[in-house]
Amino acid sequence: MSLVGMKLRERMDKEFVIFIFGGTGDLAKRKLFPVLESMYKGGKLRGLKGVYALGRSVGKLRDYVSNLDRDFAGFFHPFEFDVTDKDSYERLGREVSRFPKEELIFYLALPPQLFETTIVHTGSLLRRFSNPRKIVIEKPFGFDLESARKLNFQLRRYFTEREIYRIDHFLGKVAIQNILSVRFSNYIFEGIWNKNFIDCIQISALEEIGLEGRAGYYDRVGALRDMVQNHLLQILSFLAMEPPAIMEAERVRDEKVKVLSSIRKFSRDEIDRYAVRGRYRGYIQELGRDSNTETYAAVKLFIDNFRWEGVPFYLRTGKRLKKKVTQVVVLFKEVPGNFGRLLGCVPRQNKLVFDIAPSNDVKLFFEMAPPEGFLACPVEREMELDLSPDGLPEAYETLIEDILEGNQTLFIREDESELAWEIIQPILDAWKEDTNVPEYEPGSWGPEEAEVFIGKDGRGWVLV
Ligand SMILES: NC(=O)C1=CN([C@@H]2O[C@H](COP(=O)(O)OP(=O)(O)OC[C@H]3O[C@@H](n4cnc5c(N)ncnc54)[C@H](OP(=O)(O)O)[C@@H]3O)[C@@H](O)[C@H]2O)C=CC1
Ligand SMILES: O=C1O[C@H](COP(=O)(O)O)[C@@H](O)[C@H](O)[C@H]1O
Repeated sequence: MSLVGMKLRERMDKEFVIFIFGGTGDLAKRKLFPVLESMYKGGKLRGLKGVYALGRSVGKLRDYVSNLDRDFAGFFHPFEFDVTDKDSYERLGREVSRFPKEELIFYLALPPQLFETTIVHTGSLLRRFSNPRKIVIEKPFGFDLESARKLNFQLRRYFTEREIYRIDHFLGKVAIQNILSVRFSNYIFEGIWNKNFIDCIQISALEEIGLEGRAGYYDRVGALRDMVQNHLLQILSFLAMEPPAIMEAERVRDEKVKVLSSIRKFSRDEIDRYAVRGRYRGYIQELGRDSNTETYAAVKLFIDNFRWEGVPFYLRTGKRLKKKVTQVVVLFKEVPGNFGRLLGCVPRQNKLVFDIAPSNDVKLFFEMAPPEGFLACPVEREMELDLSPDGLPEAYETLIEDILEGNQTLFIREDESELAWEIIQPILDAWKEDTNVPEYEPGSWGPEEAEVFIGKDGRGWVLV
């Protein structure tokens, strides 16, 4: 039997129970439960003993439960629960004692301000039990650097790092994992993957949707915390890290940590050169109250190491934009003696593109001779390679499988979680003080200020 087959068997036979705090919320209903149900139906959860959906308003789940697969519904338990209430944990303790040996998985799909109290209460409850346990914490991991440090402090009191899974669902996306496969399996790319050949890298996660009933969460958080601090910095780490010497979770995470710790720090008064924000017109009316929250954020980061010195990484994200596009564009420098330029034509940069949404592919754009021959202006041609014609697994399925297997490669380690906050903290501080948030039209590509921001570097945003 292959290593993968053995692991699968081991995992399928291990008995476990999942407790989802926030089991009445959007993430649980839209992603976590459907993934668990489909894994169960696919025979991937043989050791499942129960899925508990914890929340104050479990009545809301009645219709949901009635539509579940009949067998899976037998394992599904809505459980009325308030994470701030001691009695709730007493009742939870009685439920936990029904599972004397099973692995206990606690999944915090809660607003970040409730993480700390939930960790502390759950951690102390678990002192009464000797079951193997894991704790999964959604992003954003805290609210700022200080709260992330506090969360890590509390986690360390009750759990070992091997039991902690700080989740970032972007890392479950195969189209993002593919960045590492392309870089580290192909000399043709790795040989030119540095400051000598790359002009800049742009990472865009642009969304058409707005608040979608998540105003309570989103307005406290904003675009920088919701997307840049976690998803976009994780993509950046994959793009910039060195290959691990061995394929082990700790070695991969060590390399990501080296990238994050090499990102140039900027002071509060330099923020305008490194970051820009915006808010779509109509946000305040939709929210029904005043707010300084940004729904668009763009930042420019430099990685001060041997490979990347001087290469800007532009990261941007926003809501209510023209359409949903998640894409990485690697723009290469102009070749010396560029034929196009010698011929008086305007040369285009070579581009390597990782499409993450809505499509999952890799594209390479380069210049070729037109039918008239090499003395005419070169034309830009595109090679496109689909990642999988049959579709890809849902990101949460990949990550839940990893949690069950105990594979932490795609989860954020303690040091990584704090480094990512250190990078954006000065921006958060500066934006908190300055309440002037530029507006942009819904359906546009973001605020004019973001064009000016990148334009000052003699560049523009690229989407292909
Ligand atoms: N939604 C998404 O697409 C994604 C979400 N995430 C992350 O998942 C987490 C949850 O997000 P989302 O599901 O959207 O948020 P929601 O606002 O939809 O859900 C919040 C959940 O928290 C529960 N809750 C709030 N207060 C309490 C309390 N005192 N006691 C018990 N439960 C409580 C609510 O249950 P009730 O009111 O019934 O008590 C509800 O189940 C966030 O960290 C978010 O960043 C990450 C990726 C994508
Ligand atoms: O974590 C989040 O991600 C989604 C975007 O994720 P995707 O997989 O649909 O691209 C974003 O809409 C949400 O605001 C954020 O919390």
